[in-house]
Order: sequence, then structure tokens, then C-alpha cells
Amino acid sequence: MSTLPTLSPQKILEAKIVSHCYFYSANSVKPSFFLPNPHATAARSSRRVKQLIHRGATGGASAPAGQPMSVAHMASSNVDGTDDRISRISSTIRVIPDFPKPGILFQDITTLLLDPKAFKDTIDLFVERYKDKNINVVAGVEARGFIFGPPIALAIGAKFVPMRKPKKLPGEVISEEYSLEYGTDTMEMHVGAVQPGERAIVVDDLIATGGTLNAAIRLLERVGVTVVECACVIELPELEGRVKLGNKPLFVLVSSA
Ligand SMILES: O=P(O)(O)OC[C@H]1O[C@H](OP(=O)(O)OP(=O)(O)O)[C@H](O)[C@@H]1O
Ligand SMILES: Nc1ncnc2[nH]cnc12
Repeated sequence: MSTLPTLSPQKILEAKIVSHCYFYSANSVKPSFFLPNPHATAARSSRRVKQLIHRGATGGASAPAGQPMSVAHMASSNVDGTDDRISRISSTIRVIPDFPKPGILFQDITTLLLDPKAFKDTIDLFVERYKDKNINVVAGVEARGFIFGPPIALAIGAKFVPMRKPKKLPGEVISEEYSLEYGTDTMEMHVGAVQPGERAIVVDDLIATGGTLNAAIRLLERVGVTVVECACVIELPELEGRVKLGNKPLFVLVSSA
């Protein structure tokens, strides 16, 4: 018998575009997350930002001590607010404390992939959103964007374009640097993979600080592609990654605020 590991404290975002207008609904949280959150009341200082990057993993979990994080985020959307696909997806995402380093609660989507219905529902929700939007390009960010992007691309009849870490793509590339918690990284895309005037979505599993998606948008826009929207399974809203996206729309399914 397979056992799904501890459920996450994530809040459910039965949403389409993540706007500034959230509303809340129920969420299921296991007792292991009825724990005090030592970061909950910290001020937002630049030092705090670094803490948050670690804590980003907590999903910004901020329940008062001893209380469950039991309120779900939802944004106004054209996903039916009672759509139980979202709560199922949320419940399959595992949170691993202190991975990859102390203080981080890692949002692990591999447990979502173990549940074929949750995985299919995840893809379906994205496909329902993008199938009639004349999208030519699904750009997926290495590595976890490679899991969700290709099935979306196939279903909507778009090409899949991998956005890779440095020195992985064999052909001529263009590159963009982006900020990480400490230092920078670089994202690359093959020259000729996309054409000016094409319409793209950028797909990843998660937005934290937004640096990764921002780099992907810059790469595509440099060559004249219109980035219609970014699409992620999970958002860590306290990290305010959406700010780095400017006015680019962001669509997420689950918010871990
Ligand atoms: O919004 P950001 O702060 O930029 O972080 C989000 C990115 O971080 C994770 O990838 P990671 O860099 O860990 O790479 P991996 O998928 O190869 O493990 C995640 O899959 C996103 O791509
Ligand atoms: N908390 C987190 N969990 C999983 N992937 C991440 N990427 C950045 N922050 C993350």
C-alpha cells in the first residue's frame, strides 16, 4: 500500500489569474502543521527577506502558535470555487522540513506525481485555461517545469521549449542571469526555438522570489515573443515573486501563504 507523506500547510488557491484580490476557503492540514511558526510575526527587513527565502519553503506558513493553518487562499477566477480538483492537488503536495537546508520547508511535487488523478487534474486545469488562447509556445523551466510543461503543450497543440541551466543545451543559446538566494544563476534557450510574434506561456512548478520566471520572460521577450502569462502549481506569496513579474499575469493553483 502506498502512503502519502505528511500533507502540506498549503492554502488552496482555487484561482485563475492571481490577482491582488484573494478570498479564502477551507483547507485540510495535518496535525504536524499545528505547530508554532517562529517566523510568523517577524518584520520585513532585508534580513527578513533572506529568512523568507528559507522560509519560502514553509510556504509563508503563518498560523498563530498552536493553531492550524486552515484557511485557504482563493482568487477570483473562472475555476469554480467548489472545484474539488484544487483541494486534491493541494493535499498531495508534501512539505519536507529543512530541505535542502535548515529552515526551509520544501514543497515537494513528486508526491503529486504519484497520484495520477491529481497529476491529471493539474494538467487539465492548465489546459482548460490555455487551450483557446492561441498559445504557440509552452516554455518550461528546468527542472520541474519539464514535468508540467510538455503535457500542457501537447494538449493545446503548442511546441515545448526548454529553458535550461547553463551548458546543457548543445546548440547556440541566448542567456539571462537571475538572482538566487545567494549569488546568481543563468538560464539558457536555444536560438531559433521561438520566433518573433509567437505567443508563449511560461510553466514551472513553483514561484518563490520570482527570479526564475523573470529570467524566462526576459529571454522570450528579447526575441520578440509575447509572454501571455506565467503558470505555476504553487505560489509562495510572502516572497512576493509576483512583484518581479511586473504586470505579467500569473496563474497558480495552490497558494502556500
Ligand atoms: O521564484 P524563484 O525564487 O526563482 O524560485 C523558483 C524556482 O526554484 C525551484 O527550482 P530550483 O532553482 O530549485 O531548480 P530545480 O528545479 O532544478 O531543482 C523551482 O522549481 C523554481 O524553478
Ligand atoms: N520552498 C520551496 N520548495 C520547493 N522549491 C522551491 N524553490 C524555491 N523555494 C522552494
